Order: sequence, then structure tokens, then C-alpha cells
Amino acid sequence: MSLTGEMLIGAGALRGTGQSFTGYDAASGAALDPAYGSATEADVARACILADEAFAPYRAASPEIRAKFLELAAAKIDALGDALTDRACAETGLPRGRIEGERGRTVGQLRLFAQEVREGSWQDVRLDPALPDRKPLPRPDLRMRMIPLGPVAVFGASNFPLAFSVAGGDTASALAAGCPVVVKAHPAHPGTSEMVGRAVQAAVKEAGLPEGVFSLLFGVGDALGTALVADPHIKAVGFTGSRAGGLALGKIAAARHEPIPVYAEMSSINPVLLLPGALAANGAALGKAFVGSLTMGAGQFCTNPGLLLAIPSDGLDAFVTAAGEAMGDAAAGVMLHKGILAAYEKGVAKLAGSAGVKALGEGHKAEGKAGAAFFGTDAATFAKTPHLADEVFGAAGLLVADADLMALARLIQGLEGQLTITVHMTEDDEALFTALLPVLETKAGRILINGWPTGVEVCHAMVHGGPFPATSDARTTSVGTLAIRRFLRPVCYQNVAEELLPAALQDANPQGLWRRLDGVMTAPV
Ligand SMILES: NC(=O)c1ccc[n+]([C@@H]2O[C@H](COP(=O)([O-])OP(=O)(O)OC[C@H]3O[C@@H](n4cnc5c(N)ncnc54)[C@H](O)[C@@H]3O)[C@@H](O)[C@H]2O)c1
Ligand SMILES: O=CCCC(=O)C(=O)O
Repeated sequence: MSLTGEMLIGAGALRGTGQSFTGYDAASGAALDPAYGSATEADVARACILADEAFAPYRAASPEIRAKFLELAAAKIDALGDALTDRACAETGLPRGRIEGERGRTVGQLRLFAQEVREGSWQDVRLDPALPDRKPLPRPDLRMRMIPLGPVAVFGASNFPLAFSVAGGDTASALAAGCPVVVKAHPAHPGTSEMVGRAVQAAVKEAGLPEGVFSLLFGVGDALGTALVADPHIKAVGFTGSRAGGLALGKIAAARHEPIPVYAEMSSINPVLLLPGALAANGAALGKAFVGSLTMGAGQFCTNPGLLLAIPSDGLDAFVTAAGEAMGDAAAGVMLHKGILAAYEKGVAKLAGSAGVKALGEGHKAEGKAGAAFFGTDAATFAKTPHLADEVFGAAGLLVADADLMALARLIQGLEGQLTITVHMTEDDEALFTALLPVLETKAGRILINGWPTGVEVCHAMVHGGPFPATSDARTTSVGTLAIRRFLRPVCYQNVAEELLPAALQDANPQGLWRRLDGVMTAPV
């Protein structure tokens, strides 16, 4: 596919007349053709009007039609072949294996949502039949199902150019829910975005769906995102990126005449608790494995393990020695764009210059690349230095080692919300884990044992979410089939005649759904 630099508004393609920009080869810094023109406010309005017009017919399309559309989009992304991998590698500096894996995850995610649409339990149908003879008052016939919210604005993330971008989890879950999507491409990978966008646009056409089901807008600066979130046709927002960006979009959404939900995934340092039994059994191996997770993709994962907590011991010494050695072998990494590299270097310099913080290991350094960094401190220093709990996006980790178990417990209690908390433990640590679990549950969306947080499985039980600032809404996830719930709302139908009811609610159950009948989950017959 040859790139044109055009945005995709419904079935059309046109060049934005706003500020021009290009993608860059992340490794060399060279500008990559073609140039993209930023969308104007009129472009945003047009995409959102088309999305609004598409909403009624799209949500009325049968589950089978929506599922086939998602599968078509997946097939067309697959068919982009090596050209997509080449462009994504160039624009992000991420290694080929990582991008290939991410493409598999992206198309797998679209196919999983197709299955989810067909399976139907997302409609959460509840039927409370009429009780005309109930005393003192009869009960009317009440039936409930979930319906889509309306057009959704999606902001592609810089660090996952496929799985969290144009056809990533936010887009897949919104489309599965029956919501048209207007995507703002991340300006760091416009070529990758155009390729994937054209695949989705072609799938809309082939599926015979209204053109406004999908649009893709390009732009630099804040104006495009601001106009998109403010547009009255948009009913929800999906975002992965910086805390400042997510909060800014949340403010715009809250200030609208009709405020709307912003599902923003923002900032997490993903604490790792190294319990004594695990360190005694495996200290050195854990140290090496930690560096593998920390430095993967130059640390540009929102699940990056940025904070470690432990009680000093011989096992912890072995951990630190092995981690320091592994850091010494860690190559300098290409970061996604210059701004992210600058932010990382500033964050590392701030850690290095903090009183009471010492270097425990560092990776190779190279001009224009990021060197991994590993620091250590104690609980008292952590408590009195609030910025030590801030995310440094990249391969920087901080170990808090303290003999005072209660000080570590208070530290955990004082942490902000997290995407993940990891616990390394053996049977000897079970009593400690059991004591900690109630606190961990209040802090994170996912608690994992004897693993590393990077590498999120896309499945039904996944929660990629968590209390603020991990996300703006702790009740949700942006990965896995549960993500569909963000874009649905319940409607109750009272005393609506059988023949006038939506199919999902009819007595005959033509969609073959599991339904909650008078409170009891009931199989289709
Ligand atoms: N937690 C994560 O998963 C994660 C992922 C990527 C980046 N980051 C963090 O974000 C920093 C910057 O990276 P980025 O460019 O990917 O994220 P970003 O938040 O700066 O931008 C993401 C998207 O939101 C838009 N945007 C941001 N602020 C806006 C505003 N005020 N108004 C309108 N639109 C706005 C941008 O144009 C872009 O399209 C990184 O250094 C890192 O700290 C975090
Ligand atoms: O960067 C955010 C997503 C992280 C992720 O999906 C993973 O670790 O696999």
C-alpha cells in the first residue's frame, strides 16, 4: 500500500489543511514521507456528524454483521504484510519481533471481540416478568439490556502502535459495542496509522456498513484532540498516554454541555513485592528476570516494573548483584520519539540527584538512545520524597529496601492506584501475602504472583485498569472483552408488548442468549 498522507473521513480520503507534519525514523531521526496535514475543526465536525449518522444503522446491524466486520478488519490488517511491520518498526524504533507480536495481538483482539459480539452476554439481558397478582401492588413486566453509548473518540497510544492504536483495544471494543469510532492518530506513527486506517475503512465498505462507522484524523498539537472531545456527537473517549494528557481530556469532557466519560489509562509504576522466601530461594534469578522486564521495548510499557520493595537479606543482595550485572549488559534503547527520550532523561536525572537515592546499576549509554537505570533507597527517604513515586516512562527502576516491615506496609498503603502489583513469593511467604492482599486489591487492577507485569494477555478475565492515576475510572479495563462495558449503558423496557421488543428481550429468545430470568441465570432453549 502506498501512503498518501490523507486522513480518512468516512469513505473519503483528503489531506488536512492544518499544520503539516511527518513521521520520523525513531532510530535515525530522519523524516519519513509522506507529509500529513492536520485536521481542521471542520474536518472533526464532518467525521463526528458522519459517526452520528452511522450510529442508528450500525447499532441496529445484527451481531453477526458486526462480528463479520471485525473479522474483515483483522484479515485486512493481516494482509498488509511486511509493509506494515517495516513502517511500524521505523516509526517507533521497536524491534521487529515485538511489532510482529503486537500485530498478532491486534488481529487476535479484533477476532476475540467478534466472538464476544456473537456470544451476546455483553447485552446482560435481565427479564423480570409481570406479577399481576402481587399484593399490595402488581409488578409490571420489566426487561433490561445494554445498548451502545454512541460515537466514541479514540486516541492512539504512542507506545503500542498497533494494539493500542487505530484498530487497538479501544477501537475494537467500541466497534463491538455498536459504537462508531473517530480515531485521532498518534502523530509519532502516522504512516502505520494510515495503513491500519485504510484496512478498517475497506472493511467498513466490504461489510456494507455506513461510512461513518470509522474515521481517522491526523494532527499535531492539542487543537484536534480538544475539538474531538468537545464535539457534541461524541459520547465517550478512549485514551492511553500521559497523565497530563488524560487529565486535560477529562476536563474538556467534564466541561461540555453534556459531560461524557473519558476512559484514560495514564500512569502506573507497577510495584513488585519481593517477599523473603522468594528472595532466599531465587534472588539472583529474580534479579536477572527483573531487568529483562524493565528493559523490554526500552521500558516503554505502562506495565513496566518501576518500583521494587523488599526486606534486606542475603537473597536481596543476590538479587541486586544479578540485576546490576544484567543492567551492565543492557543495550541502550531507541525510544519512541524525541519528547519521550527527553522526558525519560529528565526523570532519570531527577532520581539520580535525589538525596538518599543511590545508583544500583546502569545500562549502556549511546547518543540519542536511552540507557537503563536502577536505583535504590529506603522507606523513610521514599516517604519524604514524593516524586520517587512518579512514573518515569522508560527503563528506570527503584528498589526500596527496608528492614522495617511496617514501614514497607505503610508505603504500600500510601501508593497511588496502579495497573498491576506483582508479588514474588514461596509457600513460606503465604501468611505475609494473605495479610497484604486486602490492601493490594484496593491499589491495583491486576495482582500477579511470580511473574512480571509486562505482557498483557488479551482474554475474558483480564483487567488492564486500576484506581487513579492508573486510569480515570477504576471500574473498567481497556484490555480484554470486559472493555466493551465502557461503551454500553442499560435500558429498561417496562410493559412493552412482545412483538415490539428488541430481539434480545423477546420471549422466543431468537438470539439464543443466556438471560437472567427473575434473578436466575437461564440457558437458551
Ligand atoms: N502510561 C502509558 O501507557 C503511557 C503510554 C505512552 C506515553 N506515556 C507518557 O506520555 C508521555 C508522552 O507520550 P505520548 O505522546 O504518547 O502521550 P500524550 O499524552 O502526550 O499524547 C497522547 C495523545 O493525546 C493527545 N493529547 C495529549 N495532551 C492533549 C491535550 N492537552 N489536549 C488535546 N490532546 C492531547 C496527543 O496529541 C496524542 O494524540 C510519555 O513521556 C510518557 O510519560 C504513558
Ligand atoms: O503500555 C501499555 C500496555 C502494556 C501492555 O499491554 C503489555 O504489557 O502487554
